[in-house]
Amino acid sequence: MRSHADDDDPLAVVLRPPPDESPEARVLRISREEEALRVSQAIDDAIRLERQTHKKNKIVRVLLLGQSESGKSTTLRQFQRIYTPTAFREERIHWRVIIQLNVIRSVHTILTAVAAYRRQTSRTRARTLSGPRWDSRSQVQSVRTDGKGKGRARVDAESDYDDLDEEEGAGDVVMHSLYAGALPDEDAQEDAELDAIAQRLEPLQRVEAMLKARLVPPSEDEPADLGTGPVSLPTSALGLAKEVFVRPGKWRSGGAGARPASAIAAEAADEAQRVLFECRFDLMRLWASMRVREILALRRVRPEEESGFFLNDLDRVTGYNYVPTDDDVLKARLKTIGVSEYKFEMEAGDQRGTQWRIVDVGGSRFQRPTWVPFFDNVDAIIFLAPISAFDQVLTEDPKVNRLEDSVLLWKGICQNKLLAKVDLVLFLNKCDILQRKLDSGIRLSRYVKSYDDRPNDMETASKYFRGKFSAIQRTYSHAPRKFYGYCTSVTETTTTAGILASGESKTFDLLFCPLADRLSSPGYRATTKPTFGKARLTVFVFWSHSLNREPRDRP
Ligand SMILES: Nc1nc2c(ncn2[C@@H]2O[C@H](COP(=O)(O)OP(=O)(O)OP(=O)(O)O)[C@@H](O)[C@H]2O)c(=O)[nH]1
Ligand SMILES: [Mg+2]
Repeated sequence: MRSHADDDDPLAVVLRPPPDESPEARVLRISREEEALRVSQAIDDAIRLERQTHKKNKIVRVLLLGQSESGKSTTLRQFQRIYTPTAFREERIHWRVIIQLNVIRSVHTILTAVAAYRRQTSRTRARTLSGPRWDSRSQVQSVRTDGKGKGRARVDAESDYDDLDEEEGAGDVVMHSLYAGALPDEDAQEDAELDAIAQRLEPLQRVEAMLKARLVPPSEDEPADLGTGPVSLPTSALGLAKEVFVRPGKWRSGGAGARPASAIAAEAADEAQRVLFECRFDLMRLWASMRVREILALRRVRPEEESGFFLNDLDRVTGYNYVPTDDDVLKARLKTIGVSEYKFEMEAGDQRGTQWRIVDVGGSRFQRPTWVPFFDNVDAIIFLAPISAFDQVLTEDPKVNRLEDSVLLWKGICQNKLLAKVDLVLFLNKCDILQRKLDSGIRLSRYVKSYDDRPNDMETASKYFRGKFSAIQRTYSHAPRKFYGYCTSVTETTTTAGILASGESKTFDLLFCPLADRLSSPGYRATTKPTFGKARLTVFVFWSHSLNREPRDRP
């Protein structure tokens, strides 16, 4: 008997057997329906299984560790650039505000150095007028004039300025020898020009304050300013903070107030861009000034070695319609405070659908206790040690050498019981900076005594560092584990290391360079397939031929 519902249901009407169905036709129909049901169930089972496999196998957790400024967040940005390019491209415009702040920070560094130099020289001149004071150390300084009688210091080699300005007194001696007497006319004129430039750059101070106020919501418990306090400058210009930080994600998406923070920040960024555009010629003049360059050299201030340096790109980044490029986003400096988990799914390639959980942490000493809860349930750790920092100190503790801090941190990670079974991958990062430093004649052995008289070149240095970190890992790990150490420059989009791990239960793909493009390339080298229990980890290292380097990082 048919129900009313059957009569009303269009689907039931269509599927209903014909009223005049023969017994053979009925058997055939029932067999077809059973077959369709079987296929449908098989499809359902496959989907269920796929979902389970997806859940079980395709979530990869990676923890990025390392000291502050080691390149953790930059590494994360590289992953995003490669694997979620659409989202990465959409976010590029938000980085404009960070780059604006980076530019202002560099200007701040320069004006601070100039102001300090002035204070020093004026004190010395005053002393000179009240009676010359000569120190034998000044006689060994290698100082030559520029041939025009201006009496400026030109430093011949690193050794010539190694001891300069370690303390005020040492600098005084040099200034004493250079500026015994009145300031040369030309220098006085250039100083007056610098004063005028600094004065015209004053609006940047307001811009910096405005951007920071917009980026860090008023409820934020951390101060927006880190680093140096106000300094006495020729003008009051740019006496603000050294570095900006925000909690991950907030500055791009969160809501501070009625409108999304991103909209408010965008308005502020437009205003900042207008001011930067108006100041662009003064900014260029400041950075191009020979007088400024000489003062920076004398005070051993190298803004170009600071993170987030954009003064060589002023023409572009102060443009009215400036939109950051991929490289700009990788170069920008934004300090991470707190811990945050970034989740993304591959948009393309074989690993499409793999769920990534990459945990990025703040690396400063104050932040490190917050790492521990993330040691649980992690598949791999990428530890970044910026080996170029051998001649630098920690911002948070200027008594501590940055390389030494990295080594101690690495030791702590290797011997941590919670991480005993976690795959460790070491990126000896900032190799591009290390190369530049060594090429410029800075001697590694001066800072790393055990380096002895080994050749001061990249090849030897990278082998040396890998050997050291490897030995620590061997000595302090609770059980033997494979060690992967690579020299990387994670800001570079053409040359960097990546990891590809695959196995029965897991498939990772962490390559920075799209693999397919690279496998046939002559620059591609070094593939290993060691076994880690169930999972195999395969590491690829790609060295771009355009950089004219030989691959050196075979595991
Ligand atoms: N030249 C060069 N710069 C790099 C490299 N890696 C990172 N940087 C730059 O160094 C700065 C610091 O990098 P971040 O990724 O912010 O460092 P971090 O480890 O996340 O630092 P915290 O958030 O303070 O813990 C950024 O301006 C990067 O562009 C590199 O290999 N070479
Ligand atoms: Mg960071």
